[in-house]
Amino acid sequence: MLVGDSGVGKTCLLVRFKDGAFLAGSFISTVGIDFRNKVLDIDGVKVKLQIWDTAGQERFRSVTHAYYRDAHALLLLYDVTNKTSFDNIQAWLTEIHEYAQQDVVLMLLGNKADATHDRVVRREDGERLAKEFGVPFMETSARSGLNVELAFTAVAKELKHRSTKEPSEKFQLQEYVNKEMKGAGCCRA
Ligand SMILES: Nc1nc2c(ncn2[C@@H]2O[C@H](COP(=O)(O)OP(=O)(O)OP(=O)(O)O)[C@@H](O)[C@H]2O)c(=O)[nH]1
Repeated sequence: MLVGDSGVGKTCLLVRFKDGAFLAGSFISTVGIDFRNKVLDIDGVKVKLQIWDTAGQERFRSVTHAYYRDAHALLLLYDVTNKTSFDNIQAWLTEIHEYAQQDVVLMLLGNKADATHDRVVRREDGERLAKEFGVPFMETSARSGLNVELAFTAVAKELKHRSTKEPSEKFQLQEYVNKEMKGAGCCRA
């Protein structure tokens, strides 16, 4: 499930992942909730992801709350060009702790990493916040495609691992992400 403030790029991230395209042009806010499926090949096993795209607007919050409980994984987004969306992450985490399953897979994404000139949240700030809350982190761009595939693949790997291995053999999500990250504007967390 994709969560985060309105306008951070949740729908664009999902469309980039699903269709490999960027939705340029005017911003159409999601109403309520929407979903798309995508099948990934994870280490030779087909994993079907059902990805729920939530509306970031406050007025749809009660709709979103109802879906948290069934989510196996949450991608929590902020927009690196929007300080408020970053400042709101703590409130999102509180909400997640209140409504989501305790063992939900969670990843923090700083989206719009392509927008160099408009950036107001440094990568280090994202890294610090993620570390503080013990959440894996990376920057993404729905526009350029930076780390989009990686974010979803990492989550799928973690979910597959959980469903097939002993819980004691923990899959190191952040380690995997660090190892796999490449390209401009993204470095190790
Ligand atoms: N530069 C840049 N713009 C982006 C990126 N992702 C999204 N946008 C723009 O940000 C705006 C909002 O994108 P959406 O994907 O609709 O945002 P959302 O989080 O789904 O918003 P809600 O549905 O209201 O919750 C659009 O104008 C997009 O074109 C990105 O990676 N880079």
